[in-house]
Amino acid sequence: MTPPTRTDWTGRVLRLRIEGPAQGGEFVARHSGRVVFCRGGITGELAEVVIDDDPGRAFCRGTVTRVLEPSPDRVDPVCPAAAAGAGCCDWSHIGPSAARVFAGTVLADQARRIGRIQSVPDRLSVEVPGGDDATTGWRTVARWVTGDDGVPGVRRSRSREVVTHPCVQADPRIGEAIRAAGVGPHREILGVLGDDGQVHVAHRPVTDPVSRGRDRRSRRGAATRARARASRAGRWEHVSGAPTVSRTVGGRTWRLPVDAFWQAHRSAAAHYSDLVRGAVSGAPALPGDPVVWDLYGGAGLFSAAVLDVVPRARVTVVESSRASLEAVGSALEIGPAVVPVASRVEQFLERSSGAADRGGDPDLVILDPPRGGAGIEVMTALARGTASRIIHVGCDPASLARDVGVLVSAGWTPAGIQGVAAFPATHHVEGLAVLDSPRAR
Ligand SMILES: C[S@@+](CC[C@H](N)C(=O)[O-])C[C@H]1O[C@@H](n2cnc3c(N)ncnc32)[C@H](O)[C@@H]1O
Repeated sequence: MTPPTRTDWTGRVLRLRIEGPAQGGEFVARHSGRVVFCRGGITGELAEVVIDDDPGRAFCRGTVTRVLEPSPDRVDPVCPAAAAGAGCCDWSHIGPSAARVFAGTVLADQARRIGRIQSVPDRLSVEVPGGDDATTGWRTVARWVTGDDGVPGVRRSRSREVVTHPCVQADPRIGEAIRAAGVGPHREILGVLGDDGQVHVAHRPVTDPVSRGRDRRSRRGAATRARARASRAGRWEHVSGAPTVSRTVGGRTWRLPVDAFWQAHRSAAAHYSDLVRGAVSGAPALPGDPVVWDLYGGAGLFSAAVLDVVPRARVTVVESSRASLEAVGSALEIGPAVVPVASRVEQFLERSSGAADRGGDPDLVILDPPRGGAGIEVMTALARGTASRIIHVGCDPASLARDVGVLVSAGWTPAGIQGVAAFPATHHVEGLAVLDSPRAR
């Protein structure tokens, strides 16, 4: 018997009417009963799309190469690196207010379909952090690379090739300092701007070699590959700026190693702290001395926000990076009120069943996991053990929705969900979801 031929539209140019935004930044279109995920389109446009990735299933992927009927929301791309094919500013062609509407639509769609929150409107509100609506120069943490020629730049979309056109996300002082550092070929470079105006540059060998070829490996394996790379990576060689980076929020100053996590947008840390303070104040039936877990807590940014609202709280900061955890004590007094725990959250929860050592199960949990979210097992444990409120900060609408869905299925009540435009000119959006325990009713 002849095997059925696989559909493969690769290389075909289709004329398509672009529909709504999809999770991941592409826009949906349809052709001959198949979905085409289009990069570089905007809702309502008629465009020519070249198909460049066809797995042969009910969908394929393409890139807009010519716009026949442009959207009024289309703008000249602000980013030369994006125009040259870099993967970062993938919504650089969309006006900022329209981009926030699209991000809010994706957030709402994921919250409804995956998060099982039926009450969400068609689009959730996405606010600019701290009223700071700059589309360029907002990034205070930049990771660049060099190729054979030693010229620093950012990676091409879905490739390990280097684009050396200027990246407009980073504060220009970071680019200047990186170029001045002249780190040589095949380096991974970290440029960080502290709140005191000092720029810190560190570098190490690239562990994922830069090549001319397209990288067609699946996104699903990206987190695993990133972890493997991190474990292979050498130590950062610090070449400019003081050894620690200064960050100030709400009157407290943190001193962090250059590779410790901090929110990349210059106004994000303060803005999220405000949101967390608001969510802590509204937590139902919260005792005056609550047990609080700040999971994936970094250097304790949100622990500080909790203590501002509930000074007698007993906070445990759980964080896997020792570099971040060591910085907790630079801003908060370590003692009975603040206990840093160096652990992966999964292992902390295994050890903490009952949690007698930390005053019992938590009243309040704040979690801010990396892009992949906390996962079903972590969320199931938190749903079971948390008495009052869970505040989930997540930078991927789908994984945030999956995590929230675990709580909703366990009878938790959504008290609010909103977005923050913390990654301008990209499809990325930070979401903050607040849910209340059935035990607190
Ligand atoms: C998005 S950051 C949030 C940090 C902090 N909440 C802040 O705003 O500064 C996520 C943090 O989780 C840490 N992390 C990643 N996976 C982890 C895990 N499985 N367990 C504990 N911490 C983890 C990372 O090192 C990183 O500091």
